[in-house]
Amino acid sequence: MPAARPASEVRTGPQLTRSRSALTDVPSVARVRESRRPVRRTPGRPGAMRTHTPATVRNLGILAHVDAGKTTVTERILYATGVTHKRGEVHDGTAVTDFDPQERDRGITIFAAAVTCAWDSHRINLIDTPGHVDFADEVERSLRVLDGAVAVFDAVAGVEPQSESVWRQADRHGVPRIAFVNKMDRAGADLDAAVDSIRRRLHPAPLVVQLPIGAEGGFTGVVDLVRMRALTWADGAEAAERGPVPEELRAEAARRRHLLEEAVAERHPAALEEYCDRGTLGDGTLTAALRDLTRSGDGVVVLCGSAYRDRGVEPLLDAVVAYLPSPLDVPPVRGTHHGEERERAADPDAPLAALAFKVQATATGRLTFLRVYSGTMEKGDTVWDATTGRGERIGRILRVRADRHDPLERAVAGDIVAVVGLKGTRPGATLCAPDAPLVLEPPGTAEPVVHVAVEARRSTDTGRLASALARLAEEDPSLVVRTDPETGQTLLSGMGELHLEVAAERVRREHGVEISVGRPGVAYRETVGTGVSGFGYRHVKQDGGAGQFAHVVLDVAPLGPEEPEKPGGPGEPGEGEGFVFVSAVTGGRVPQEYVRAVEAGCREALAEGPLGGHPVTGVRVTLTDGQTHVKDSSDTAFRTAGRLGLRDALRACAMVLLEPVVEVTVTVPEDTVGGVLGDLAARRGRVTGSRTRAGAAVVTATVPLAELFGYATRLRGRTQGRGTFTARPTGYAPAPAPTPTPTPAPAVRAG
Ligand SMILES: Nc1nc2c(ncn2[C@@H]2O[C@H](COP(=O)(O)OP(=O)(O)OP(=O)(O)O)[C@@H](O)[C@H]2O)c(=O)[nH]1
Repeated sequence: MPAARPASEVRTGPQLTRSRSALTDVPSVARVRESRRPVRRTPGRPGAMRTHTPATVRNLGILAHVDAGKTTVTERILYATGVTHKRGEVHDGTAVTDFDPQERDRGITIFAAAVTCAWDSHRINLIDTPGHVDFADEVERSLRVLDGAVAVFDAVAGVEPQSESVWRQADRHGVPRIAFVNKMDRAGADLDAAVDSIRRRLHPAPLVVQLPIGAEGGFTGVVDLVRMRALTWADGAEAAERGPVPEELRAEAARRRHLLEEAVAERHPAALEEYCDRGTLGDGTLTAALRDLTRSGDGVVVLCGSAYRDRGVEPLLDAVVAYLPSPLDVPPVRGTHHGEERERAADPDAPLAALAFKVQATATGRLTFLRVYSGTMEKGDTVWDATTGRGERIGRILRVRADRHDPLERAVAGDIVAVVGLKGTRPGATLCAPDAPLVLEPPGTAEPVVHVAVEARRSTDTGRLASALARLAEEDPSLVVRTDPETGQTLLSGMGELHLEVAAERVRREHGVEISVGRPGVAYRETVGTGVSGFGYRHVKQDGGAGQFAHVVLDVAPLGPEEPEKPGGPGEPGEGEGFVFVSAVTGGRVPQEYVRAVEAGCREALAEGPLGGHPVTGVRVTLTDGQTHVKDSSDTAFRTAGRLGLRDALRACAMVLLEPVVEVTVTVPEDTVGGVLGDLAARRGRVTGSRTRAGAAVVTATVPLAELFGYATRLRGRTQGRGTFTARPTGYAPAPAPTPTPTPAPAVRAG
């Protein structure tokens, strides 16, 4: 579960900045339609795909709430593009992108899978991301390397909490999106209601380009409002049947086309001009305007279909090619070298710059997934890992195509490939040309919020357990392994209960180590309730050699909710954790370099609060006075005074323990809602809303994360397996007294 982000970071769609218009390099919808057929069901052969320039590449992510149908959409895309020859299903464990045994057992996506396919002479590098909130970090890393995304929604549920979270994540990364309202075959499916929820909760300008033909079980196709023709799919048909708009839908289709033209003209100057001149928009203008609005984030094209019944996937692929940007349409990537900013455009002839976004141990070896931003990388090249400061050799370059990999001689700017042979490159690292180094901004990593103690069941396995955990943490930066200083236990921390369960299971299955896992505990924090003023601390050391002298006077206060925090330098404790440091010292009583040393010392003190050694957040420290010694004062002395001074000042403050809190959305049959509400109350949950949807009760509540352990099992029991819930982090809130013990319980559950 990622730490809550400041509201100021959340940007809405219209403010996307990455896109820039490229009216010339994307084929018209007409051309797309005429030429797309040859790739359908074409048997994939190594090297069969033609050489692509960056303009014909789409780096695409599939994003959604858990169970909206991302994996099924991905499977149908792979089938439609001829990568697979059989429709994989999530429920029978045959989905290609859910290749991990645990994904197949659990029926969910855990690891972002990258696969490549071709559509209408374009290469689509596709990433199916996990929908469960525990794997939001995996989504974050994927979003960092994507140029566009398809957001999948359930036509019955509309926008769900996790769809909102991933939408905001995509906003932060400036990733243009199109929306696919899936499951149109389900009872209660309602495109208009789903679009309305997109408008209310995600984006003010959903641009609906299709009209469904038939509803629920009778959903058989769509009217394409751009070309004004019908696409229908007969049961088991390999491809869409095209034809004129059915008579009974003509008036409605014309009305909706008119609404679409109006909405587009309102937002696109060239379209507005044509609309004013002619009172209507030509298909070409409409397509070009939809592409511009998608790329600028000013509109979201909405399509619909039923992935499960293989209806609506080809127009979705057409829309990906027509509207989403190529690597050339996004701004150059930025990096730094020795503090100096550098930019790299998607030019195959520029120096190499690539970002590793995923590391995966496979039977083929350690695969490192790379997004190549600029330059060309050849098999056998030696490249520079600017993050570790080491050279790495590119052993093999692979194009990942479903469950097999095609060898490549080279990868060029704009591409996503996997590489074998990199020894120390971790997710987030930059690989670049040795003579043109730069470090690209790595994807953000959230703070782990849940931990468990793990222990090898056989003492002879202790070493193997340590190396297995180290391997897992290397692949997944949101897993952290450390030793509890008090108990000596090995603690594994992650984003949630499911995240840790999956990690423990991988230790057992992939590394063959039997382990015991303790009860989960949450990561607490501490904050200042009531502060102190004029707290003095004198650091004096005189032991023979040069002495140390520093005197500081500190005011410590809670940080107001509106105060902008001042993030620390990389790797410093307290970074981004709600800490403001101000110097109010006058008359040069403490020179500027010592003030900086005091601030650095204070940051160190934030690592362990007085209540239980938890990180301290939400603190404002003011250095009000101080004293130096002509000979014995130094940076070191003032840093120590800052650290020990704030440590003692915090002990004098009234501190508050904080615990992570999540918002849960529980969907249950209406006859079980009473018991579910009672159970939420017993878990210190605060109900914030309840409604009914298609015969089910949907309850939202904020609940302390510590109370949610085991909730999935309890909910299943209470609702005879019919209840589901999702959770999303909302930040930290005061934990009740008495203070919970932060140290996890000893290992009790056998593995
Ligand atoms: N009726 C219907 N069911 C669908 C459709 N698409 C997917 N499903 C079913 O919905 C369930 C969830 O689908 P997935 O593709 O696993 O959804 P997901 O979003 O990838 O879920 P996670 O991987 O767990 O995040 C599966 O049982 C699918 O068979 C659809 O168009 N219609």
